[in-house]
Amino acid sequence: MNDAFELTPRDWKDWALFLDIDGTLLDLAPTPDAVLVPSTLPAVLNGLSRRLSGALALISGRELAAIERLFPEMRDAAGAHGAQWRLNGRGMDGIDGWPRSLADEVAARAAAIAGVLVERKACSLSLHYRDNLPLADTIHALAEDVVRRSPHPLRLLHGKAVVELIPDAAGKGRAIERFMAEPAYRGRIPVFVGDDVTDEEGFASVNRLGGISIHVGGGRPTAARFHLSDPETVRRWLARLNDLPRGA
Ligand SMILES: O=P(O)(O)OC[C@H]1O[C@H](O[C@H]2O[C@H](CO)[C@@H](O)[C@H](O)[C@H]2O)[C@H](O)[C@@H](O)[C@@H]1O
Ligand SMILES: [Mg+2]
Repeated sequence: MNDAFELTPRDWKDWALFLDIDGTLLDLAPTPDAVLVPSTLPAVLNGLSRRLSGALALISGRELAAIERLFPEMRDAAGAHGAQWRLNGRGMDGIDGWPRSLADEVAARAAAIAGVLVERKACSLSLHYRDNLPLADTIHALAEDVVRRSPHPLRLLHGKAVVELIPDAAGKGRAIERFMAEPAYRGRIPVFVGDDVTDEEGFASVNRLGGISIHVGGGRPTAARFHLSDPETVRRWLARLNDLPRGA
């Protein structure tokens, strides 16, 4: 796969940049709350957003409230794998149909299993088992049971030591496509950087749109056409782009 580090927009009007958070911008940590935002990263993201005239969005499995806590100055984001939206600092319509009472039930059942961390979100749910990796099958079966019984269509995503329940209509590919229809993004080349299996829909979308898909890490098949080795390299690449002359 091609190294993405030397990729540079010919003109700042060319690119729309979509960035995953965990495992891409930020190093993975033992728990969701333990991640650290490197001190120089917010200024780099703000600088790039300005250069791109606002065509930069965070596309994360985290809910919007958590994204805002980590990156308060970022104005565009899709949270919960696209089930939530924020454009130009304002919330937009999300996706309806989150079975709150079923989510309460699965959260209670999972919380009773030693080594599982339940992350409740506005319209999705993550069951983390980083502390007890052999629990993967048990957690998967629990989540499948909820999907079967849900009055609203749901689906499961298998991320890094996590099973996530999201509304069926959500997904990072659709999130990117929705941004690409907005005036600040329209007509640009979508560039999506992500690390996980849950980012594959995003890679497929940008490939379809003639964009640039960049996988962070390695060790598994991916639809991405470019590669960066780890979040530290992603941050160095973004800093390099941000240091380019404004007229690049
Ligand atoms: O789409 P992303 O921005 O990559 O978010 C995916 C999930 O990331 C978080 O969980 C993952 O990162 C944690 C912190 O490093 C780690 O402890 C956990 O094992 C990972 O699965 C986040 O907590 C989830 O809500 C996101 O959906
Ligand atoms: Mg990620």
